[in-house]
Amino acid sequence: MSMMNEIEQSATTRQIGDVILELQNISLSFGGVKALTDISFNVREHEIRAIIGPNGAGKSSMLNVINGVYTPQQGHVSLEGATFSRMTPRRAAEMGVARTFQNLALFKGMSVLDNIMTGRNLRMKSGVFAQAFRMGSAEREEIAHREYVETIIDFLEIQAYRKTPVGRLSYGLQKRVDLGRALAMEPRLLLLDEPMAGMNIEEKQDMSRFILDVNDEFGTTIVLIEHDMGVVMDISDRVVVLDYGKKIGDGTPDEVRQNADVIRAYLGVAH
Ligand SMILES: Nc1ncnc2c1ncn2[C@@H]1O[C@H](COP(=O)(O)OP(=O)(O)OP(=O)(O)O)[C@@H](O)[C@H]1O
Repeated sequence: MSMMNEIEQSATTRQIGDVILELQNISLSFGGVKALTDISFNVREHEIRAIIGPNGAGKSSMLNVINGVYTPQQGHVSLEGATFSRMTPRRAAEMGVARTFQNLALFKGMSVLDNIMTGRNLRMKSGVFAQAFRMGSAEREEIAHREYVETIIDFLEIQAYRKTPVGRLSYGLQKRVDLGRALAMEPRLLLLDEPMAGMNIEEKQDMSRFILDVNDEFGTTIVLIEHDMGVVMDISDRVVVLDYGKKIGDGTPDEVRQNADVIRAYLGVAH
């Protein structure tokens, strides 16, 4: 079976649930620059939701509003029924929101294993002092965390590089380690910032497969932003399209592909 058939089959068997994230009338500006204007959309449990748009459309700003890095001047973010006019990165993390970064935020000199371990920090009960004074329980906790990290390493098929410093890996593999670090948080909602950017076709296909597998096997809800319409359309349940900070389309990949405003926005730029 070809990979695209497998992807389509997997997309149709997925069970989409209730709304877990709702963005209501979000407006964000930086001085005179309106990055987002009155944007509303929602994300349902277990879906893969893409936010696409040309350069400068407001995608990164949107992701930063969702996880509390930016506070919008107007609008609200509701996460699992709780509404916030001000989300903070810490609150988002505690509520199970994890993200990957466009410019990888990994420790290049540290091993793959240790980098993924950093994703467990929030889950570690014993702080530094507890670890120093109660060695027994801290050691047991450390072992449990390492076991979880090993399952992620197996899942992402990076066993061969467990001890390799991340800086020595190819870009595609580094992106996979960054995904592993986010998965180590056991997120309910995973935000992916241009997960395929800078990848070759094969790496893009591998990443698509892993995103679908994360969604299927861990039940994780995924919001991803992409510049490129390509692969994302094959793996997403629904797509929001932004252009110059405004929402110009929202629907299934087929609906979005036929939307005249979307076609116009994408014809105007090189992709
Ligand atoms: N911290 C900031 N300070 C000032 N202006 C900003 C800031 N962040 C974003 N902007 C502006 O807001 C607009 C939207 O930018 P944003 O990075 O969200 O777009 P994007 O769709 O993610 O673009 P790209 O695909 O190039 O990453 C742009 O005009 C950008 O210059």
